[in-house]
Amino acid sequence: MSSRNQNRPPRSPSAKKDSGVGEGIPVDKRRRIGVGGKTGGPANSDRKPFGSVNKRLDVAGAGAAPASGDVGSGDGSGGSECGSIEFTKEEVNALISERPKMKKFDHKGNLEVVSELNSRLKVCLKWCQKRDEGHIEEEARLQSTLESLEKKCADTEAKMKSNEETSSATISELRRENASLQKKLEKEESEKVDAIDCYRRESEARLAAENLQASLSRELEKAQQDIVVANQRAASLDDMYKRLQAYNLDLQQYNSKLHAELQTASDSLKRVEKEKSTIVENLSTVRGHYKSLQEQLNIARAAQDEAVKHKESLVNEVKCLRGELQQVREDRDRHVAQVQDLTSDAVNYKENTAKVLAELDTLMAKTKSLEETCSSQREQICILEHRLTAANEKLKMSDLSAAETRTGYEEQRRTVQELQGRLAETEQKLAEGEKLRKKLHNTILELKGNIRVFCRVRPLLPDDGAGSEAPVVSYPTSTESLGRGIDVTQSGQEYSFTFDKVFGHDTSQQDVFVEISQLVQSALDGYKVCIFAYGQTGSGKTYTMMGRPEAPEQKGLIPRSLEQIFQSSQSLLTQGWKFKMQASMLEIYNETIRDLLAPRPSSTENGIAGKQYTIKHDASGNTHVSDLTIVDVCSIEEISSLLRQAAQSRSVGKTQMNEHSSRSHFVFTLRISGVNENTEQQVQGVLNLIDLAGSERLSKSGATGDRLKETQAINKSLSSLSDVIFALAKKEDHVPFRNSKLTYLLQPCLGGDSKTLMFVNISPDPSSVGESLCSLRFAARVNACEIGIPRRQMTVRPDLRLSYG
Ligand SMILES: Nc1ncnc2c1ncn2[C@@H]1O[C@H](COP(=O)(O)OP(=O)(O)OP(=O)(O)O)[C@@H](O)[C@H]1O
Repeated sequence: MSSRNQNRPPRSPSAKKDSGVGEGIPVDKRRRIGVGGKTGGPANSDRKPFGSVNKRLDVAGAGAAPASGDVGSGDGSGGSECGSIEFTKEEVNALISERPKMKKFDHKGNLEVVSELNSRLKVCLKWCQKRDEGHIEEEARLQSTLESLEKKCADTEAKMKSNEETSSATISELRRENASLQKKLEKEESEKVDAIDCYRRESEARLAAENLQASLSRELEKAQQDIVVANQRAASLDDMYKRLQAYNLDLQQYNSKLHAELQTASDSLKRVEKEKSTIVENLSTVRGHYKSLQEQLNIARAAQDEAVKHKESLVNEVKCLRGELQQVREDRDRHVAQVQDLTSDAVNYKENTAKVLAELDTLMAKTKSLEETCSSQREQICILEHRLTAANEKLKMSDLSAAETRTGYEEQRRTVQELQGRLAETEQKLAEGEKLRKKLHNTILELKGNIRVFCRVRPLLPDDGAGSEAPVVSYPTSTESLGRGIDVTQSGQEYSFTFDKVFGHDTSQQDVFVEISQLVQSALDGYKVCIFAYGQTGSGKTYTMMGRPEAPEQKGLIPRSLEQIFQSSQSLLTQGWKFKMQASMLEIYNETIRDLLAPRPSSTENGIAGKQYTIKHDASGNTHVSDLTIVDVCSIEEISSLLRQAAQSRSVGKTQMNEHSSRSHFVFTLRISGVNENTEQQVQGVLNLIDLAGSERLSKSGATGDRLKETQAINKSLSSLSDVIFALAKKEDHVPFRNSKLTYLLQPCLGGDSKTLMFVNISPDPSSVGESLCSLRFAARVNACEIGIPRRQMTVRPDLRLSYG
């Protein structure tokens, strides 16, 4: 059983002295090893790089010297101090690399020096945080300005582009329209020219036809006149023929008369001859008479020959006339035929002319309509030309405005470039500040201790059998123990414990998270972080780690840490950081690993058939579980759904095994790989969040149902677990239950370079005060171990490596 003094904060110089002298461990060696190899401090440790800080702290120290353990709670004063103090980079580096000069046996002095360094580092950190905030604000402001300018630029550009596009579309449309209209116009013009040509040709043809018609009419008239002449001639020839016939008749009558006369003359001759005879006598007379008569006859004969000749010439003439008549008739017939042809030609011409006239009319109508179309198209062209001029003017205007916008854009681009330059500068400063912050943050965490122990007391629950009994848990109010101490009363005896932080029953989940948020941040900075809850069954481990998912304000550390990780990773995006997160969740129950993210809940004792779930540690101290489902996560929603899936898998397990959750260890692992695109810096962080079993025994002695035995068994189980944690934290060679899966899993968290936070959860229920005391004692052991003040009963080996500087 520990006394109050035995569990005091392990910062006591006398205790250190004990450790140094009693256990034979040189303090210098511990310091050398504990700061993670940072041994090369400044040669002159008397150097005071921050006179003002020191002075300030000295003054403060004169009034009320801050306790060495107030590091975590002294934030309020630090803020006002750093407001008036400025640091240079060299000063900060000097401060970080400064190693307090320890005097071998002056532990008190050493503690003061360390406290003083711690205070100065706090002031410096505050200053850095303030600078960081300033940088972040500046960056955010610049970023927002840049974004608004970029947005404005993009808007203007888009507007300009759309204007340009609209204008060019309108112009090209108008050009197309114009071209098509030009084509149409050209076509119409050519059609019109064709039509005019056609019309001209038609007119010429009509004129020619009219001329032809006129000439034909003339010819017709001439032919008709010829016909009339020919008819007249025919009539005259008929008359002549008639007359010649009458003359012929006359001549025939004359011939017959001449014949009759010749007959009479012959008769007369006969009578004459008779008379000759008679007259022979009168011959001489008669002969004379005869002679005269002969002469008369010869004359008559000559007259007859002449008449015959005349008759023959007349006959010939008649023949000629007949031939002429025939010819005239033929001529007439030919002329008639010609006239008929000409008439039919004239009719054809008339028809053709009518057709041509009709065609001409249609052509005229067509021409008229074409002219109308032409004039309307001309009007349209005029309108289009007007529109084109308007569009051209518009284009000119938009060109002008585009030019203006371009100049504005150029100006804005210059401003943006300027801002980008400033942003890059600020980003660089920010990156440097971030580096510094990480370094300081890590230094502070190291100073606080790489393994820290927080105690949390849950409130009394209705099921707790408190009744009228006096409360078993109380909190000391002394300055030294305020917020860090806890007193537990058992059977009238009070036991005091001190931890890095004690959260009372009324502490909210948010208050608890505020205390661990810096540690969670370290995981993003590339460190291995492990937070686990330890304590008896029902003490509030699951509440602390997971909380009540249904009530947002009662969310536990796991969802809150993950939210912070995602929020921070998002805000670090602006500094060029890109993070990849991988989550896995497992449960260890009775030395069996169950993959809580496996597609189907495990049905066999060893998980899904064929899966071994072997735990391995690699050279860089990372733990890997073979066959375990690892899920890439990008958002808190994905993580939440995975947590729900895990809870469901656990509840499935719960139905299969009695008291399952209180006997199973729940391990949540988030691997964080970060790379900075600007600085090519890389980080590999791990965040392990573990809810340890409250009653599982690593020794595997089963529960009996007997209250006393049960309590003993739980205590034994807690003790076993505590032994494991203690041995791992001390980096002992001999670790109990070394082959246990949990031991193996916890090894890098506690024994490696991980920053570990242990929650010891206790219940204020009087009926379980023994178990609470047991938990607190074991936790105090771990706390003491980390701080490097081993208790008397603890075996500390000479090669013990402690992380306390
Ligand atoms: N700080 C708290 N405020 C309110 N209720 C709490 C608090 N801590 C624990 N509880 C409640 O106490 C009960 C037991 O808590 P919880 O299940 O977290 O214990 P546990 O340590 O995880 O138990 P086990 O080891 O059996 O799993 C739960 O009903 C829980 O809601």
